[in-house]
Amino acid sequence: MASLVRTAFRKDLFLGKVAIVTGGGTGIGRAITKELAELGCRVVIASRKRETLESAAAEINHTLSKDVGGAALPPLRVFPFQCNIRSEEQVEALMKYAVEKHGRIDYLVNNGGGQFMSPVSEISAKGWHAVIDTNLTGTFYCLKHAYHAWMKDHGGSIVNIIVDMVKGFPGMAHTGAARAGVENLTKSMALEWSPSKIRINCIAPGVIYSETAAANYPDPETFNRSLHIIPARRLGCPEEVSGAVCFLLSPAAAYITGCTIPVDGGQGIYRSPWVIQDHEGFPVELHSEVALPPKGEATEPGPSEFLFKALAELYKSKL
Ligand SMILES: CCC/C=C/C(=O)SCCNC(=O)CCNC(=O)[C@H](O)C(C)(C)COP(=O)([O-])OP(=O)([O-])OC[C@H]1O[C@@H](n2cnc3c(N)ncnc32)[C@H](O)[C@@H]1OP(=O)([O-])[O-]
Ligand SMILES: NC(=O)C1=CN([C@@H]2O[C@H](COP(=O)(O)OP(=O)(O)OC[C@H]3O[C@@H](n4cnc5c(N)ncnc54)[C@H](OP(=O)(O)O)[C@@H]3O)[C@@H](O)[C@H]2O)C=CC1
Repeated sequence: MASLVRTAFRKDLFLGKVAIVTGGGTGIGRAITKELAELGCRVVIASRKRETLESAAAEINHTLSKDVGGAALPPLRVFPFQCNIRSEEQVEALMKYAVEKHGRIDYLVNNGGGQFMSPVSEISAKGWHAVIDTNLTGTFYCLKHAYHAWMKDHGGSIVNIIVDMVKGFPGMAHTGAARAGVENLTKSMALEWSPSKIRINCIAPGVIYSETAAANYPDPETFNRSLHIIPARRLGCPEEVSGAVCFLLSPAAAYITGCTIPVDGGQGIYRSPWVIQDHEGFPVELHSEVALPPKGEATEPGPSEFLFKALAELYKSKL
């Protein structure tokens, strides 16, 4: 059977290499795992749910190409390993497994993570710690132990999956804070680990639909509600993140380290999803004696073509 995995890359790009993908059994991580394995890589997928990992590994192994350019490929290229990245002990065991069973760790993709929606004022201490421990501390454990287990002496390439938190991340502030921490950690690691020939970068996905990602939110329309803030006017798919990850891991990105690539259909340079209701405005304080500019209504603007049409008509009427 021909492979069902689509890729823009040369089929033997990662032949002989070994990758670890956390959260590699679902959504974005699963697409990354599939593409890496299709390109010849052996991939250890690691997360909490053993059954999910095992069935993902079996399904992916079944769909991969069996040979490249006539040369047979190992039929099994995806391997499950149960690991909660919040546990340093379990992360250390993951890295040890990868080196002992697969001989090396060329690539690490810190993809496993997540959060829940809540205004910051309502986040409990336990919920805050769960999100920080998963996304920031869990990533730190993976980085540190991949370094000691293999990359310190042999080099490697790392991609951290974060979120588009450049304008803050209201509604999921805990994850915004954790991922901003990961982005900064990435820059520090890029500098500290450059002598070990380690490159490390981030990918910031926009709104990427998968059934498993959507299942984390009680409202099934959560993802579609973001369409108005995405210039591409469609949601992204996990495979579109995977292509960017493969590029960053590959020799084509040999001179790229410490950077973040958004994969977001332009969302990051466009509008914030956060709507601020009209309100009485900030207190004036120091300048209370100064007359404030007249206050209009804070309406949401319509599409810019209407604005330009209205401006053109106004201009014409004044000629
Ligand atoms: C929308 C487009 C953008 C998409 C972005 C994506 O990332 S999509 C991909 C999205 N994919 C994912 O997000 C996948 C991974 N996500 C997760 O595993 C969870 O979101 C986690 C990170 C909170 C860990 O959870 P866990 O169960 O392992 O942790 P735990 O049992 O230790 O408890 C933690 C504490 O957190 C609190 N709390 C938890 N939920 C809620 C809530 N809904 N409400 C309020 N609070 C909540 C609560 O305090 C709870 O303690 P309690 O009160 O129960 O004693
Ligand atoms: N989908 C989107 O729009 C966006 C997603 N992202 C990020 O991309 C990454 C992948 O998300 P996505 O594929 O969309 O959603 P999923 O919910 O499908 O993936 C989350 C993955 O993380 C794993 N995971 C969660 N907690 C842990 C943990 N403590 N230890 C190990 N693994 C863990 C889960 O596996 P298990 O349950 O087995 O542990 C699961 O495989 C996440 O970090 C997410 O926040 C960022 C921006 C946007």
